[in-house]
Amino acid sequence: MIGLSTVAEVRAAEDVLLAATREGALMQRAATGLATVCLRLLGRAHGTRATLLVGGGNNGGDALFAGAHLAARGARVTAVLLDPARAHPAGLAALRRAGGRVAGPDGDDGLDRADLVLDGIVGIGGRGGLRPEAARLAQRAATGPGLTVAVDVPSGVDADTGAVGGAAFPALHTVTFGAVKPGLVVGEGRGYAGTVHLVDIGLGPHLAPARAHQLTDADVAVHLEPPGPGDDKYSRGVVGVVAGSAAYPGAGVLCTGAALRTRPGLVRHAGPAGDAVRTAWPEVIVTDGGPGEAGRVQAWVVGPGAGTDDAARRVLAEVLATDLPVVVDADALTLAAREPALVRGRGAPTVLTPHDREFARFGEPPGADRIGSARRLAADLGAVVLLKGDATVVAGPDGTAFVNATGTSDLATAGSGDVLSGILGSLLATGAPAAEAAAAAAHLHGRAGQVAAAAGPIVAGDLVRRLPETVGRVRGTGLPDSEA
Ligand SMILES: NC(=O)C1=CN([C@@H]2O[C@H](COP(=O)(O)OP(=O)(O)OC[C@H]3O[C@@H](n4cnc5c(N)ncnc54)[C@H](OP(=O)(O)O)[C@@H]3O)[C@@H](O)[C@H]2O)[C@@H](O)CC1
Ligand SMILES: [K+]
Repeated sequence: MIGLSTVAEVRAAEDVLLAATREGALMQRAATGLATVCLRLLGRAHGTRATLLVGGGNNGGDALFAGAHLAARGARVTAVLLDPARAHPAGLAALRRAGGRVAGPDGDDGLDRADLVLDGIVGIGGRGGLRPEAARLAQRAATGPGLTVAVDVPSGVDADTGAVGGAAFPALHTVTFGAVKPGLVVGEGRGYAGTVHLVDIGLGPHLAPARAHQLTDADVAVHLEPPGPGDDKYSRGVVGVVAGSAAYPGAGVLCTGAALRTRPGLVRHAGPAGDAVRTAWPEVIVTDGGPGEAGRVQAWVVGPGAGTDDAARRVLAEVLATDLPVVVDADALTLAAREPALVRGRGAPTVLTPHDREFARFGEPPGADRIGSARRLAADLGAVVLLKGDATVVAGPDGTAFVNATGTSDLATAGSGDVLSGILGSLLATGAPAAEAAAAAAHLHGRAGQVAAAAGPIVAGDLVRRLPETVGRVRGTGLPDSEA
């Protein structure tokens, strides 16, 4: 698992470490790591041109020292000082010693022909969107030829939430120090951070345990172990699905198919889409009656394509009245938002899987702080909330949170959510903790999207078809994790 640490957590750990190390040592570690990543990205230093955008804090200091490393290896480095009187003095001296130059107020900043632009405008000390002069330089960097690399955090991005209050630096890569900050991987910030590279500066032992995480393939593989010799079709958890209707039978087919393909054992289906499910998946045990007639299960999925009429409401209430884990998806979310008491009083885990509009039905839209919003709704309802998005967020009622790392825009296709809820039901039926099962389901769903999209445009059925191969990859060598 990759821990996501807030600014307060990073600052607290830094205070301890700063007191135990010689002055400037941490910045040297950060700048050396930064220069190393830049050299790897550029392929060489000699003959390249780099422009440093330097603010008046330590983030600018990092950029200046890294620029000095590059200049010492033959790069032509130009520093643009946004606050000349406060530019890091030792960093500035190091850059000058190594042959770097400083552009005056109206001088040539080199942005029009740079190979590399380092954003050291502001790091974790930033507040709000970029100020006008910084915004203008960030805009020029975005349209110029240079590879854009953010130092610690893309300037203008809130490191804790990913919120972008105005202009921000659009980085293709972000080199971050000590710990990955949530704002680099969630919300709008994810789009500004690009590929995240973590540089170890020795903060780890001093960091408080993170309250938000990203899962890796290895974390998810734990939930996807193949059956052992002692297993039978019941022993690893049976999932029940109430999805689809006469009008939308496909939701039932996709949801049961995804449950079956994730962890084959036994899947039961109840409700009016039975004929379509029987035809598509002869392996599924189907009843045309209600959930009570389906037989024993260890977890329910309810809602996809199920409608919001009285009958659908009765089915939802029946399933939520059990002492089993329940995934509440799609139409069932609309019903649950009307009657949150159905969810609030439960003893067993409930997982709600809203997209933004469904989330808003429970009160307010998620806004720019997606982790915070998901946590608030989870605590309010006593349920796990899986908030779908570019980077899906999962929050538990106790504040545990996960940000998915495998999302791809190829998943924005009809029926994709039905596949996710089927995967999730299958993992919940094993008895896995609900928040982690939800995060694992989002991870696997994203990987299935990546696997399927490698062959071209995808529809939701492709996700189901490619699930066995995806599970194999996640268990085995897998696709590369993010560099974080
Ligand atoms: N501590 C450590 O151990 C280590 C820290 N390290 C590094 O230090 C960084 C934190 O440094 P920091 O605390 O000096 O703050 P920093 O991010 O440079 O920002 C302050 C400056 O930004 C300005 N500014 C603010 N908002 C702005 C805006 N919207 N638009 C434009 N400007 C804005 C603000 O101006 P002011 O508000 O004061 O006028 C001030 O000049 C951290 O991210 C990491 O890179 C590494 O070396 C590893 C060791
Ligand atoms: K920055």
